[in-house]
Amino acid sequence: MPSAFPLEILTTDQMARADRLTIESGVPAMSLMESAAVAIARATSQILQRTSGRRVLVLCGPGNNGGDGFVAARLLRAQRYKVRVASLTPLDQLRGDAAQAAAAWPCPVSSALECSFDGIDLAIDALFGTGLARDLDSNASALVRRLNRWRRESGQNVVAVDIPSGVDGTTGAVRGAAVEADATVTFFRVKTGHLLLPGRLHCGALTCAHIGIRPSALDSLAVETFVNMPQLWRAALPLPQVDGHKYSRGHALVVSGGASFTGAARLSAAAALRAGAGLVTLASPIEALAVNASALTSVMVRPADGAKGLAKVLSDERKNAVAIGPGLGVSEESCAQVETALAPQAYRRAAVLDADALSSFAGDPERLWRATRAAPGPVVMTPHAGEFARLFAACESDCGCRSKLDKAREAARASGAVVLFKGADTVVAAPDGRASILPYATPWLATAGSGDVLTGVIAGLLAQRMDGFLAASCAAWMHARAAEIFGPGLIADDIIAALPQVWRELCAAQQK
Ligand SMILES: NC(=O)C1=CN([C@@H]2O[C@H](COP(=O)(O)OP(=O)(O)OC[C@H]3O[C@@H](n4cnc5c(N)ncnc54)[C@H](O)[C@@H]3O)[C@@H](O)[C@H]2O)[C@H](O)CC1
Ligand SMILES: [K+]
Repeated sequence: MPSAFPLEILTTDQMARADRLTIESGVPAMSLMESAAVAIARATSQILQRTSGRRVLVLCGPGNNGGDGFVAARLLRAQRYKVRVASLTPLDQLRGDAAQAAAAWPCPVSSALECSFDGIDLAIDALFGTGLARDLDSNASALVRRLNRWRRESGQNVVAVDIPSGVDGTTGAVRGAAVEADATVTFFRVKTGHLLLPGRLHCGALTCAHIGIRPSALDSLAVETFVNMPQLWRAALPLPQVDGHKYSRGHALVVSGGASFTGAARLSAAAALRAGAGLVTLASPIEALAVNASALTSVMVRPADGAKGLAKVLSDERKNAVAIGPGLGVSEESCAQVETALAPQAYRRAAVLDADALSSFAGDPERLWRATRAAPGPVVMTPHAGEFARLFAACESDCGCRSKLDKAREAARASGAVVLFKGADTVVAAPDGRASILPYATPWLATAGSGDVLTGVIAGLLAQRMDGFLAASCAAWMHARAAEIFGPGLIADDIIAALPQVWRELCAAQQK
């Protein structure tokens, strides 16, 4: 689970503004480029020391990304590496700092279009960075494909400068073709395109280097997107107090499905307890009461048939968080139960809606937004891609939404709820604009019940009165960390079983 990044995530426009502000403050652009090149050269030599390589090919593009490449080439040559440089464009077409960097390179420069990779131990991709503005043209695409093929066939490493060329630094989209890197060194802050798919899959090991841009450059950027890691929500983490008791840790209610669909809600209920809720009750249809009661110990069970039965159980204001959806079934009755769970109350009740609680409204999302907006506490929705497409079709098609992050933000704005958009690049977006991206995912989480467990962890944190956005972000991180601890072969129950270890790590970090 990477945690070596600063918290803030920038778009490429925000990065360009941070660069500009720094240069306007008197820091020469060339010194930023030199610092960037030092970081590239350091990452490159660390790999070469590991592979005992000496021969480097630097592929330079037409802008300052290429400029970084020329400076890195000069630094590596000074360290006695055998360095060749190939340029995508004739040197007389370079401008500004890139031209200056190229001029300081004392050796011949070949054309990247014909350059050979023979006898190379490592290639540096300095073709395009934050300035990528359109799909790569045929020449650049051919070069990228040649580079990727060489890397696969030779087993040698590629180091990307700032962003793997061809990846859109803001959306993570591949613009025609994109370099497959073993390591990517970015500068100042990670960009959204480094963490969103498919961009993340092109980065390899991502590191972020300080190049002389002061954190104060962030002040005017209104950053609202953050790396989902403990630094984001640690201060809001609910930890039991010595003078506390189970009621002070909240009471989560999980709504069960019918007799043949009870496992999902039981997974959520167990996860809510492991997430720290003081008490958890399963609201069970009478037909499933025996099934649920016989399978549960620390989770209490109460009969609740349909919306009326749920309303009765929820009349107890101590139940301050409700989870509904897992195993519920797609039906009008489910819509009515969701509306009951979100009904305005004289007291704060948080809610997490998952699976069928979302799909039941596919034909009328506005009906759900009316309920989420009227809810008496924070609401978290946890759609996977299919549920998102069914429920948020307008956000999917909205031309303003360029990325998964944009879509999640638009969905949060439309619904007034926190949207945890699941996937290998889980994004959490709040109606107030905050968003987080989880920088990690394990394919082993693709197992039945994994989402039910996540729903339960969110409910458990909401029951402890955690802010909706921070609870959803924290739950996504804990869920992924638990999966990483257990490792290959995990099933949903193992995620729950690994949560105590996640808590131990978080508590240990708190005591430092
Ligand atoms: N002071 C700074 O800004 C620093 C920048 N650093 C590095 O510079 C790049 C950003 O450089 P920039 O010149 O803005 O753009 P790129 O080099 O990423 O792109 C090259 C250039 O190419 C044109 N272009 C855009 N898209 C295409 C395309 N599909 N095909 C052909 N040409 C294209 C466009 O004109 C671009 O300007 C940043 O990533 C850093 O690596 C320093 O590291 C720090 C200081
Ligand atoms: K690059």
